Amino acid sequence: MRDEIVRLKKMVQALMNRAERSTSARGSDFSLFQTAILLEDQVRRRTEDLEAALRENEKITRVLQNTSLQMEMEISQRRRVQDALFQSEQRYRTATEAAQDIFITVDDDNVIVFVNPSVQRILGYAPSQLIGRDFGTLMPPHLRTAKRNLSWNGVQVPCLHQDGSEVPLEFSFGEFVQNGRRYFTGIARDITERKRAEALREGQLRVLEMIALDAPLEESLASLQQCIEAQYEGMLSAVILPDESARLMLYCIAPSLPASFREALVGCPIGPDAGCCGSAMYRREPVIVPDVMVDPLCAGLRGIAEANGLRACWSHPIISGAGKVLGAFSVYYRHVRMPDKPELKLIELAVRIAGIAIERKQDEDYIRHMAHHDALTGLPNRLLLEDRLSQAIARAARYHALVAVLFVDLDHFKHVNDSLGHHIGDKLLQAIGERMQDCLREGDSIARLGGDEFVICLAEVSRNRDAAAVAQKIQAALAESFTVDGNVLQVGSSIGISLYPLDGADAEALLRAADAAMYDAKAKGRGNYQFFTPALNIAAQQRLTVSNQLRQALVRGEFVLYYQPQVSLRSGAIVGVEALMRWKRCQHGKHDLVSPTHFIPILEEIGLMAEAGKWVLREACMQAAAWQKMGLAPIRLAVNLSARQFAGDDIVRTVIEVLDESGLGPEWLELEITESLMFDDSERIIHAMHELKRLGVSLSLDDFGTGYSSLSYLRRFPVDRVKIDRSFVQDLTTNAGGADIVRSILALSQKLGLAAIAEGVETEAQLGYLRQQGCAEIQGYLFSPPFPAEEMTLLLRSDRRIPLFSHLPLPEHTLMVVDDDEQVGAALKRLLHKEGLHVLCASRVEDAFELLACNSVGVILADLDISGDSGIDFLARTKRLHPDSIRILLTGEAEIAAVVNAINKGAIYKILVKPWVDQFLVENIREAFALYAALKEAFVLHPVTDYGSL
Ligand SMILES: Nc1nc2c(ncn2[C@@H]2O[C@H](COP(=O)(O)O[C@H]3[C@@H](O)[C@H](n4cnc5c(=O)[nH]c(N)nc54)O[C@@H]3COP(=O)(O)O)[C@@H](O)[C@H]2O)c(=O)[nH]1
Repeated sequence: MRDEIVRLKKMVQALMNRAERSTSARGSDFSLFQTAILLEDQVRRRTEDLEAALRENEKITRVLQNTSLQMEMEISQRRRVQDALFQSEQRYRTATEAAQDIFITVDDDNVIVFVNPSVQRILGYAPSQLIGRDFGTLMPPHLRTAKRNLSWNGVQVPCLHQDGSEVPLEFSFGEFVQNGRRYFTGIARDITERKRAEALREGQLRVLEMIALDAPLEESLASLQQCIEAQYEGMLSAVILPDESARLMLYCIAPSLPASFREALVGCPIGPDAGCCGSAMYRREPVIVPDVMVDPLCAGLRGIAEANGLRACWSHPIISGAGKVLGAFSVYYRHVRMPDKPELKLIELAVRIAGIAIERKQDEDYIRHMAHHDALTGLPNRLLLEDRLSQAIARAARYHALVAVLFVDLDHFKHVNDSLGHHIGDKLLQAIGERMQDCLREGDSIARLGGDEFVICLAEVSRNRDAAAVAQKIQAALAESFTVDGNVLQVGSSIGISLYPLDGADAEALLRAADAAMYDAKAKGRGNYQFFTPALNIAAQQRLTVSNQLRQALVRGEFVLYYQPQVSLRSGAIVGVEALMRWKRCQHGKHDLVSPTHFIPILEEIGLMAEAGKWVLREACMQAAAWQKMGLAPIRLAVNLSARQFAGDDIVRTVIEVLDESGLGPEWLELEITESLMFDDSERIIHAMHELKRLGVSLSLDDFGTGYSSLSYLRRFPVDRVKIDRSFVQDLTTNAGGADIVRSILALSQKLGLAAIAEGVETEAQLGYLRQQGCAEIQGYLFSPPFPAEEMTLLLRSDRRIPLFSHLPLPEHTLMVVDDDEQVGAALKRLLHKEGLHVLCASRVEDAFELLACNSVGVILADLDISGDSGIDFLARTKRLHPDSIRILLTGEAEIAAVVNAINKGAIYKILVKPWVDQFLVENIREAFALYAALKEAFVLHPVTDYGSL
């Protein structure tokens, strides 16, 4: 159009130009001009029209352009949408075709309009078989309804497989409207696995709950098997438990297996080739037999398996956390089969749970057993005994019968533990338990209450004589020696007897009464039995009262310390004190002083000894430091330590604290420990002892010689001093045995470089003898009894000393005459005095020993008859007490055999006859002294040490 206008304009212009040219050439051509004007007008109008048209055209073109642009945009958008739709459809199709779940679309008449191919895998139908059919086709009959609103979200429905089986599906639908119609489209997921896993989890929880609630093992295992079997069609299972020796199958828990098969398994061997289950337990690894009919391993059970239609068997051992084979979990199928992976996993789970159940049961059985039995002997404990006793009482009450309770306590059993160690003691207790059990009848019970205490309950006794007869039988059986690890041991026993209904109406009362009777038996010298009497109740009550009082005593500060001096026989001065505990008991408004022998065992029994011991240590160290501060010469402080202080407490820390607190130098503290301590946990004790020594504290071994002291432990334990027990010191001057021990201890301590102190020295004779034997220190009533701190302070201040022996004549010049005829003594005294000898005379044997202990005597002259005593016996005893002495028998007549015997035993050096010839007698006496001097010299040069067995 624009081009047209331009063309018209050009045409008009050309006309105008021609008109102008013609005008100029010919003057004027009006018509032409007019034509031109017209034309111009025309052209103008036309141009205007054209311009208007052009404008219109442009407008239209613009509109058209816009429209086409819009259309292009719309087209490309639609194309994009179509592409997207196509892709989405493609995706949807691919997704639905590849999906594991069922994709399904149903119209609002419940007609299936679409379903993906998964439906075939899940429900057995091809999609074409379902499209167009009612949705209810998939439902089991009871869930079919005419029409349903399928706004389902996570609804689980047991749908029907084409083969009629049920498949649990979970549906979730969405709704949409198309062409005015409502559709439901959604997913149906096969939740068979989930359901199975849920069932397994629930089953597992149920079994674990049963285990936790102590359900019988068989029930827990059966429930486990039921849960496992539910996971796989056709699976059957069994749990097999071995016997104690793990050689035979003892139980078969398999509710779903035929009884005949179960029974056939019981008693089958466990071994390398013993069928599937037996070899799995033996080899401790799973054994898989896909076909029992061909596997040689199952040859033994093939017949019974075939008879019961079992074909495959896989067995897994059940092994405890500690590695013990607890049983086997076996799976059976009625067809040849190998397990798949999930199945193996399932069996592993079953094995684990079965293991928990069995182990728990065994633990429980063990705990139950332990709760009712003594761990060492396996005998019933107090709890079970009380139960049995109560039953026996109930029976006896019905039939008006008697029940007897025998409380058996072994005499001095502690010595066995102390001397030979706990392992021997333990074995001995076991043997004792067995031996006593052999003495009893069926229906009687024996229990160990702990330590060396046993109780026997005789359920059927008609007279108390029957109980006495059993007590005698027990004592006789125990009196026979026991051999434990090569040690021949003898055991005595004290037995207390109580009877129902005479001594108590219930188990507790009867036990209490028998216990009291046992204490009575002990008090009456041990090794006997005693019946309960009401008076004994009082004693038992007293023991209980004392225990309660002692608990109060610590709190109320009723304990006090006494101190007993320890004296040097070299200087005569006090070189130490031993702190000894006393209990200032307040009873009925009065105070009495109780000896530690009465309350220390009770303190130990009630567990207060460690606390009390700590108090003693602190109090004694404070006192010793106070004495030093008063300006008294520092002396050693000996403090007794009980075994409990070593056992439970950190004794080293306590000692450091106490020394620190009191300011006492460690070199002044000596801790006294008893031999028995050394047998308990000795390595730990030796370590503590070394620690104490490192602190600078010294150690002494108390009551030395009373246990089964041996050289080896004296060497192992870092002690500085041995304390000779007062039982040896007591009859030292007259008892050859005690004297032997004292001499051996002194020689031994000298040899080992240990100091020695004798305790319980009460007489001059004991002191003299100890001095003669080279004992360096003594402690005893002879010098001083224990005193409270104030009196001990006075004694220390007084500087009292024991007289020294230096004033006494030497043994080389001392002779003793023992003759009940005092004239004989006097005559000899006169005769020998002239020879420069110091002559002692005694008319009685006891006086002779006393003199011998207090004096050093070289030669002894004894009459054959001394106040009814035999001179030969006297000299024989003297030989053991004073072996260095030269012993001569003075006799008028002698029975030759006795004299020969005495000479042969070395008791007599010579026999001199009465009446004697002075010169002859003097010569013989001189000879005897010469021999004494020669022997003494020889002994000094070549000491003979025979420690014997201490
Ligand atoms: N663990 C602790 N044991 C302690 C403590 N205090 C004392 N004991 C021990 O108790 C036992 C009896 O002690 P006790 O009645 O004090 O007897 C001591 C002395 O009094 C007594 N003794 C001393 N001299 C003589 C004597 O000449 N004759 C005689 N018949 N007895 C005498 O000996 C006991 C000293 O014993 P020991 O300690 O063995 O040296 C006794 O075993 C004490 O050890 C304590 O605090 N803790």
